[in-house]
Amino acid sequence: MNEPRIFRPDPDDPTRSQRGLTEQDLAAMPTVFRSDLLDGHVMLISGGGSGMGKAMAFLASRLGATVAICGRTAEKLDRTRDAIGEATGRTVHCYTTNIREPEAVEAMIADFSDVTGGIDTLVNNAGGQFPQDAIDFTRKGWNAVIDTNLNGTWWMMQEAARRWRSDGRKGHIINIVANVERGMPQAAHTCAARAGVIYLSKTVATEWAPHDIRVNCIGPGVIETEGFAMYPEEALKRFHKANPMKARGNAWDVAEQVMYLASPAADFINGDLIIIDGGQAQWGVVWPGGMPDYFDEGGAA
Ligand SMILES: CCCCCCC/C=C/C(=O)SCCNC(=O)CCNC(=O)[C@H](O)C(C)(C)COP(=O)(O)OP(=O)(O)OC[C@H]1O[C@@H](n2cnc3c(N)ncnc32)[C@H](O)[C@@H]1OP(=O)(O)O
Ligand SMILES: NC(=O)C1=CN([C@@H]2O[C@H](COP(=O)(O)OP(=O)(O)OC[C@H]3O[C@@H](n4cnc5c(N)ncnc54)[C@H](OP(=O)(O)O)[C@@H]3O)[C@@H](O)[C@H]2O)C=CC1
Repeated sequence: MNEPRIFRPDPDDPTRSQRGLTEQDLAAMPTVFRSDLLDGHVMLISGGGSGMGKAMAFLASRLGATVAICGRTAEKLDRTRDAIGEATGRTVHCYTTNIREPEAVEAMIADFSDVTGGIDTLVNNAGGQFPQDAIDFTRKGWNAVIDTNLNGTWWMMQEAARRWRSDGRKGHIINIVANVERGMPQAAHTCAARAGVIYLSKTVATEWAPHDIRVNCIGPGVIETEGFAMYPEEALKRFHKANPMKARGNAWDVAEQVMYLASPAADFINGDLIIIDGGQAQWGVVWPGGMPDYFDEGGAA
């Protein structure tokens, strides 16, 4: 048990071309959980066709859950479904759904609830942003990030909660956000959206408790996934230095936390934010564009 996890990216090789875990990795990664932990459990994962969402879909399926994944790109979803089917023999449901479209979200949640008898855990993982100085954001760019990360997550939360309320069924929401406590230069749009999700979650965790609905957030630090393709090489060379462990996390680190929250072991956790960042919140910062020139004055750079 004291062996370091495999696939922890090598800090001496921060620019390696492979980003994230392969399907072979996800099929074989060791897990601390017993193989029937989520038998009978129904989980909907947005953004499940790549990165962390894909790792969650693999692990939940390996632990016995019935899983649906959604995203905008059918090919990614189908590929993930096929790979999980091959690895586990389980059927993953795919929805080509843009979470920014509330009617599409409503239809997806109704369909998956009808097909399975009801969702137990909704994981709002879909999202993203692009690095840019806030002063240069276009209106369209700002709206794209807010609409995806804040509005899209909210449509999913509200629709799931409405369905649970009308079915008289308990439910659990896990929102994947980011580590935004100190802000993140070049990511003001996503920081605004993620802070919105965190405080939405804390608020409805109270409002919805009488319906037996719990709401929690996970704030990942730097987690190596396909999503890193968005960032320039120069930024990637620095990412692993943004925490005292000088390491990038991997998608399995987040997937296992999601499974823990979905399990009965976490039944009394509500309204919380769990940070998985190797200590970045204590010491370190992601600054994709590098330290601005004005830090040179006084030798701080
Ligand atoms: C930012 C630093 C944070 C560092 C954190 C480090 C660790 C975190 C890593 C991750 O989060 S990795 C996961 C990343 N994955 C993604 O981001 C993938 C999903 N992302 C997206 O789908 C998009 O980026 C989006 C922002 C959600 C937008 O989706 P949409 O499909 O609507 O956008 P577009 O049509 O492509 O663009 C709309 C609009 O946005 C502006 N814009 C887009 N990209 C850039 C860019 N690279 N630079 C500047 N502006 C950009 C632009 O105004 C676009 O309009 P048009 O110009 O295309 O008309
Ligand atoms: N990797 C990291 O270090 C960190 C990541 N995060 C966040 O964690 C989440 C997962 O990221 P990661 O796995 O790294 O990156 P990925 O880019 O691999 O995953 C993002 C997923 O979201 C889906 N998605 C994006 N927009 C929409 C939309 N409008 N509707 C439906 N699906 C959508 C994408 O699929 P498609 O494009 O096909 O729709 C994709 O599968 C994201 O929210 C990310 O911002 C937070 C902190 C750090």
